Amino acid sequence: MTTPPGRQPLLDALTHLGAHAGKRASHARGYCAVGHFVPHDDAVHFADLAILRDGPLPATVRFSVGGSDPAISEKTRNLRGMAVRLHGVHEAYDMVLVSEPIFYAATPVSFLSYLEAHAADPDTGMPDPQRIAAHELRHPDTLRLPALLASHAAPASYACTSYHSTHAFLFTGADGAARPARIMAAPEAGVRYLSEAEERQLPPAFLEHEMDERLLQGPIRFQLYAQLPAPGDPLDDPSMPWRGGTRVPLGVLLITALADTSCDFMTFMPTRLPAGIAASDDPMLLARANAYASASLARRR
Ligand code: HEM
Repeated sequence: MTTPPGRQPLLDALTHLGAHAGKRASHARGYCAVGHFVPHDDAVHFADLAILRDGPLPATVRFSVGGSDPAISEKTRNLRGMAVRLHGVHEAYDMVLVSEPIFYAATPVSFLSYLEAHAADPDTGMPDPQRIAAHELRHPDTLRLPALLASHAAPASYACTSYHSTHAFLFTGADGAARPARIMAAPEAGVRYLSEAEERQLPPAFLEHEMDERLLQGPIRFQLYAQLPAPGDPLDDPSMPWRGGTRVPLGVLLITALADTSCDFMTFMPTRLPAGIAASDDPMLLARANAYASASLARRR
């Protein structure tokens, strides 16, 4: 059996794709926002959490474009991120979500192989196609997300895409039973991707201005749901979409203002969970927890 890589190989491989001092190793381009979360009245039946009982909670949010380049074009067809910290009375809850329902790889070994295969060859400055082909034969799980991203243009706004945890978490309900679910955020503005004309004509940076303009009309709203698995949906593989169509409403996230750099030195942790939510056994989730911890923040400073 192959040993899963620790945090350093994954972080090294991420920064090898392009390290930028003082910036996040991944999702380097982004900015901060603030808002609040209003829980749904019935959500406590599904998840008996203090943060769902304590009423509206302040939220710090970071929107981002995937990749390690802080100057990446915002028209690039890759993941958007929405990282949210809900500030409860006694605890915090971080949700680190992306704009597709799946992630690049099923396991840390497969993700490391993907990152290494796509790193630039020192001789050519380009990834080696033969290396990529060999990687894809070994790890076909890493073909799903790139195909999905290539199938449509980038979101027209951070407010016009859904966001997903891709991992399962275990939610303990009022009856004491723990149930697996993935988190998703559905935009009230609807999903809209850039048109061909917009892809050609917009400048490489337009998302922040677009959000500023949109906020003049009032808060940006996302409905937060727990998505339940259908029988057979995997609980430990973020590269696989779930067929499960049942969504339990958890509440509404309202974005009220952009907030400059207030979240730059925060580390949103996918495993910062309140009592009543537990991490699943997904090895990718555990690998993330390691990577985002001290090493990442230390590198950013
Ligand atoms: C083993 C797999 C993964 C590794 C090693 C990894 C690594 C990282 C690192 C090092 C950062 C920068 C963190 C910081 O400086 O605060 C980051 C950010 C991020 N990652 Fe991952 N990641 C992994 C999987 C995922 C998955 C499955 C998702 C999907 C939900 C995801 C979504 C994000 C987002 C949205 C950010 C930006 C967070 C922010 O705005 O602060 N990552 N990742």
